[in-house]
This record gives sequence, C-alpha cells and structure tokens, in this order.
Amino acid sequence: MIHTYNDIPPLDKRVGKRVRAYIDTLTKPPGSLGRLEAIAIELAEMTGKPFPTVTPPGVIIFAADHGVTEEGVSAFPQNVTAQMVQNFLNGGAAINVFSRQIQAMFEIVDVGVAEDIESSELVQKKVRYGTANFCKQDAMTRQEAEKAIEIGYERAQTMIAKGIKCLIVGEMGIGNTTASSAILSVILNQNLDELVGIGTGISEEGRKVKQQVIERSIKARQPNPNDPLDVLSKVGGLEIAAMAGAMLAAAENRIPILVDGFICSTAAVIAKCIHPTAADYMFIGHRSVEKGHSRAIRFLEKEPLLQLGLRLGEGSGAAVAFPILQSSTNMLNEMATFQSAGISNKNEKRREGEF
Ligand SMILES: Cc1cc2ncn([C@H]3O[C@H](COP(=O)(O)O)[C@@H](O)[C@H]3O)c2cc1C
Ligand SMILES: O=C(O)c1cccnc1
Repeated sequence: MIHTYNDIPPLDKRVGKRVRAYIDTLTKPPGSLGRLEAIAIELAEMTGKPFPTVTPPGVIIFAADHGVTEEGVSAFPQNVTAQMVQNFLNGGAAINVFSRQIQAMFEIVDVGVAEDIESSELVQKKVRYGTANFCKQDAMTRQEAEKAIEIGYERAQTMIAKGIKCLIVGEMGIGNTTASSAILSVILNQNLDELVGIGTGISEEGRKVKQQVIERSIKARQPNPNDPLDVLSKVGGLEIAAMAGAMLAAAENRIPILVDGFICSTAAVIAKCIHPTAADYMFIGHRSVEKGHSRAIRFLEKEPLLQLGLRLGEGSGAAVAFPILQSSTNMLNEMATFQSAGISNKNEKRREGEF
C-alpha cells in the first residue's frame, strides 16, 4: 500500500479571511495589487499561516525514458534523455539557470532512464530501463507505477524535511508528451486532436502519426479512466508517476506546488485523480504552447500565472513564475499598514462613517 493516500488537509479558509482583511490595511488602494493579493490569500490558506513564505523553493527533476519513442513520435532520439541528465548535472540546462536564479534546492532523480548514468550527484532510483512501447504492450506494471509514485513522494518528503517552502517538479523524458496526451485523453475523455501537440517540434505530418500511435495504443490497452494507476501503467511514464507522487507529498505537508507545463500538468491531473484535495495546493506557473495544456488546466480549475510562449518542460516555466509567489508573500510580510505608516485612509473613514 502506498503512503500517498494519506489525508491531505483542507485549505484553512479562516486564516484566508484574516489575511484578506489584513491586506486591506496595507498602504495601497484596496485591490490594487490584483492577483498578487489573491495569491497571498491562497498561500495563507494552503500553509495555514497568516504570513506565509515560499523560500527556499525546491526543484526536483524526474528523468525517465519512453519505449513509445520507437514509433517516431518525437523530433529527438531517446538517448537525448540521458544526455540532458548529464547536462542537468553539469548545470547547463534551462532549469539549472532558473533554479540558480531563484536559489532553489535542486535535485535530479533517475526513475527510469534507459541507460546507466554514473554520478554521485544523481539520485539513482531507476524502476526500470524505460517504459515498454505502449503501442505493443503495457508501458509498465501496476507495481512499477506505484513504485515510481512512491519514489516521487519520498524525494519530496526528504526535501520538505530539509526546509523547502514551495515545490517545483520538473521532468526530462523524450517521448513524454505522447504519454501525457494519452493519459489526458483517457482521463478527460477528450478527442485526441485537441490534446496532441508538436512536443519537441515535430511536423504537422508527424503530429498526425503521433496521434494515430496514441489512438492505436488506447484501443489496444483499454486503460480504465477511473483508475489513475491503471492509466499510468498502461500508457503513462515513470517520471509522470513520480511527479504525481511528489505533488501528493507536498499537499499532505501543506507545501504549495508550482506546476510547470503540459507534462507536469498531466502529473497534476493524476495527483488530483488520486486525491482531489491535492489540487487545492497547486498554482500553474504558465500556459504552455503545447496543444492540450489548456484542457489539463481546465480540469485542474486553475488560471496560469504567465503566458510566455514556453514549450520546454523541465520545470522551467514554474521556476520563471516563482518570483510572482515571492512578490505576494513579500507584500504581506513587508508592506506597511496605513496605521503604521501614519497615512490617512479615506476608505477606513468611510467605513467607520457607515457603521
Ligand atoms: C534538448 C532537449 C531538452 C529538453 N528539455 C525538456 N525537453 C522536453 O521535451 C521532451 C518532450 O517532448 P517529446 O514528447 O516531443 O519528446 C521532454 O523531455 C521534455 O522535458 C527537452 C527536449 C530536448 C530535445
Ligand atoms: O509544456 C511542456 O511541459 C512541454 C512542451 C513541449 C515539450 N516538452 C514539454
């Protein structure tokens, strides 16, 4: 039995109300910091704290390979996954740059890369050497999917114990937009045409092939839409499972989750299916260009923080959005109130006059 079915506490709406009232005492016209005010309230409700903080953030990248790459669904070959893991270890990838920028705790986990990568810096948690080609057989067993969720859960728990106050999960896995589209199509019961995008940059012709591959796979595998573990094991990916597990751990610990793009949002959809309350702890960092992301966002009932035309993954868009959360908490923690600054507050007077 995996730990991830533990209770996730409900949002603390009472502290949210207190923070709402407090924000109106800060030296600015009421509501003038717009969404930053709403985010501050949400962070207070998530953490249960009237003065929440999101620093330091933690970034965990899960890497794994996908057997379905055999079908020519990506613009890049499978071995780019391992090469990019090496790049992460060397500090040269986009997510390294943005993680440094936000001073994040940082970790890379091999949950299923198709080759061995020797490095003491890499967290070695390989469940298997890539998934099977789900066009021909189940991607993995149910036990393997559970194990990958457990690994994600455990890695997040470990980082939370070290003191992170916001979790960003990222991924690397050539072929994983194919697995993500397949998962979403089953769970959201959506037409594949709405969910299959260009990933790393395939042609329109390639996109059609990708769609047909997914269509054939779903027909052959028959994943049960009401059973997220069945969906993961039949057409999913090890890094997607691990990301979902990490999100569940964060939600259990009242740690806000900053979700990245299409693949990360697919993991968020899985986490929500496993435990609906998990979604209460999520922000969506940005709206990815990848076709289908908007559908996932709609299922999560969220509004992304940014729209920058990104389509990378790795957790990059979430890391770029992180300073927005930081601005919200800094507003709450550092701004003067009308009273402390000795500024007359017409609003306050009017309200006093009313009562
Ligand atoms: C150099 C490189 C770096 C990346 N970093 C993230 N991805 C992204 O692209 C992959 C998904 O796209 P598809 O399904 O089309 O293969 C994932 O690894 C994702 O993280 C990358 C892809 C490449 C090529
Ligand atoms: O939005 C994403 O996460 C994404 C999009 C394309 C390729 N890789 C990742």
